[in-house]
Amino acid sequence: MTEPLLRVAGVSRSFGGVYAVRDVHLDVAPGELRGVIGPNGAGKSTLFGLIGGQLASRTGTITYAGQRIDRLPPHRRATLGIAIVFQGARVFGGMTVLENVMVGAHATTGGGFVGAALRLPRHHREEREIRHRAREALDRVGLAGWAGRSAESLPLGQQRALQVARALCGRPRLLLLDEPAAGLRAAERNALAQLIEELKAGGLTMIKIEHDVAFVTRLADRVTVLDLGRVIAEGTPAEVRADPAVVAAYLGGEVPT
Ligand SMILES: Nc1ncnc2c1ncn2[C@@H]1O[C@H](COP(=O)(O)OP(=O)(O)OP(=O)(O)O)[C@@H](O)[C@H]1O
Repeated sequence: MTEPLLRVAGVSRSFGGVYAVRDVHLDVAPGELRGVIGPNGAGKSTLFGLIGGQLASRTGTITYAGQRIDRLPPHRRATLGIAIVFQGARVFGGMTVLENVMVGAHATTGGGFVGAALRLPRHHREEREIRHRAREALDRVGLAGWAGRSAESLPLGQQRALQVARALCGRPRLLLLDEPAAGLRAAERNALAQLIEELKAGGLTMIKIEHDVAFVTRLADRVTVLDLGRVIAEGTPAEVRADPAVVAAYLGGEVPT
């Protein structure tokens, strides 16, 4: 078997004595699109926070590209190539589409505010590079023609694509998507699904949280099911849908399709 790009091994996290994520194991292969599903409060977003570094794990290890990352701060993990599109993330108002994406790249390059304030040559070079990457990312998500528009004026589906572009600006190897299709209309969901398929075809490894089981199982190679912080099932979309534990977790009834 190929080395996983990401290995989560025995990771737990509790809040106020209650486990949000409990002894979770997860191996994601390079180029894989992994779906993560589970009822409300199952621990899905907490798991993303542990992988991205926004939350510290108290037990277990997280290895990415052969390197332990579970003690690294979020920006170091971002520099290594892990990007997250957070649940319900909003575009920055009062900025263009291009500027919104450039903000994403600033997170993964050096320089920063001091360089900007002193107008160092390095800063100018970096700014050019960031602009280049931002345009490239917009092109990848089909928003190249919208670069100069106000980000707020975009329809919700395109705002989501913009958030994906912001994440892509750092040229990640692993992209975490937390319910990217939430609140979108059918046509917008289809456009987003197509974008995700294109990213996958380009070799990007992704983990995607979804409430909508049909949406995630349509795209995912494998699906991990969480319930009350634990992994209760993992397999191909067809396998998890037929799994009695999964059916039971979804209100003891049919797995929503
Ligand atoms: N910062 C926090 N402080 C306290 N409790 C938290 C915190 N974050 C999450 N929790 C709790 O941890 C559990 C898991 O939450 P989490 O948001 O990870 O679930 P989820 O599967 O992403 O849910 P949803 O589908 O509703 O987004 C819940 O019981 C939640 O109340």
